[in-house]
Amino acid sequence: MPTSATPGAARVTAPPGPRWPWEQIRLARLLARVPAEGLSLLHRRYGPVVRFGYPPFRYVAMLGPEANRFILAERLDLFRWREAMAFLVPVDGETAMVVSDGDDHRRRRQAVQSAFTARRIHRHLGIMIEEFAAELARWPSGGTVDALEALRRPIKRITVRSLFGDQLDRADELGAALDTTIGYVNLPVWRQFKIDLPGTRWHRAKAARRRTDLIVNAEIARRRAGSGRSDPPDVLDVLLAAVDENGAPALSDLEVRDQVVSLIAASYDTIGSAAAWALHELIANPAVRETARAEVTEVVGDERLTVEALNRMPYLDAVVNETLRKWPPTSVSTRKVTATFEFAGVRVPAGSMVLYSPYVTHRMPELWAEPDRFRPERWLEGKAAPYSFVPFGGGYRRCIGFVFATQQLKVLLVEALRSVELAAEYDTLTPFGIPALHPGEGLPVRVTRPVRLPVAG
Ligand code: HEM
Repeated sequence: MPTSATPGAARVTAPPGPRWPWEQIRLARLLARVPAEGLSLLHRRYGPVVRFGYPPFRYVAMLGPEANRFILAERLDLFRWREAMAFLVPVDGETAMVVSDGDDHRRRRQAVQSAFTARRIHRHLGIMIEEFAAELARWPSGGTVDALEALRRPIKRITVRSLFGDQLDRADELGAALDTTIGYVNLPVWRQFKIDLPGTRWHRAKAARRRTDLIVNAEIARRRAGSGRSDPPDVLDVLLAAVDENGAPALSDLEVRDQVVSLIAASYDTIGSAAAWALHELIANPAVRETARAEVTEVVGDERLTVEALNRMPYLDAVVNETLRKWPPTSVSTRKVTATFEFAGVRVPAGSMVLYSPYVTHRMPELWAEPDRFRPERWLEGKAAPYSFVPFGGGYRRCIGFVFATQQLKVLLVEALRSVELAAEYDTLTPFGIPALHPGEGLPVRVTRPVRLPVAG
């Protein structure tokens, strides 16, 4: 008996969607280039539930705030992550939280959550300031940089140092190994051939994951032996110290390793993409840029940034929110359906692969006035309607790294606004990519005027 989300619905149908092969081919092309735009098109044409594709790439998209609420909060019992996120296993490992369900997921999430409280994240502020300020100081005055590419370096180092300890040589080594594996899972699924021969991407990805494991395992052994603890404690310290209700270690060493690696992997591309979109919008909207700069000048001026100062910048918060609204890096995510259900008068069969989309929701004109306009002021005028702003998902499985991510974005913007002036070296940007939506050709910018040098340590 299917469970129903629309009691008393008059007629239950199969999900609508493009029927003819040529429609599917045109759609597949668009989805391959700009998946989020493809889904927006489907939403406009077919409504909140749409079926598209051919097996094994057949999906049901559930779009809009009601669908988000259903998937993220109301009916967690109908969906599994493991099968939907299996493509992440080569990077994240078999026991990573993001590929777990049920009791295993609950136990792993509980252990990791204690490392990601706002209080603990605030203690990594010094690392964030140091890395971003150093990177911006490196940008040549009068020269051109690809900001998307350039910002990957400090973000990677901040993430590895905060999560894994302040060992810079290891941070770079770990970062390089992870890049190779992440590069593999970022390929479109239909290009992820698992041919294990020397020279293939899969072979290189597996070798890189083994290198990552060696580095992390060695560090776990060192910490277990009582040396190498960080001050403040990094995420690895917290995970190793986590205990269950009987006082036994909450996670095995293998689970600790998979959580650390998967958390690092979850950070890179998402924060990097959001950072690039934020800089793009500041370049494209001089009035926004100057309002943000005025707030930074008033609250911190030339002083070293503090958490207290960050908390007194509502306009900067609005810029970050507006960036994540217009350009949610996780533009789309998936679930596997465990039991047939009905939603909005449509029957979705067990076994389907369902998609929900922050991007489509964030661009709905009925939820957001002038959705394509970048207007941080909307965040100062009122709150978003429930489940209409979901850049970090929602409900019990909301992104665990959202404070870590937003704090990094704010630190970057403060340091950028007070140390450099940027101009676009591009005409238009094409949003591209899954898992992280980023400017497809990078973000080439001219560094036109150093406002002043960043504040030292
Ligand atoms: C701007 C940056 C980020 C964005 C936009 C983002 C977005 C998301 C979204 C949308 C989800 C839910 C996916 C779903 O419902 O299918 C998620 C989950 C998750 N994110 Fe993030 N994320 C970001 C940064 C981070 C960072 C920095 C970390 C870790 C350090 C992280 C770790 C995770 C984990 C572990 C989950 C799975 C949670 C669970 O399974 O319970 N994310 N993220």
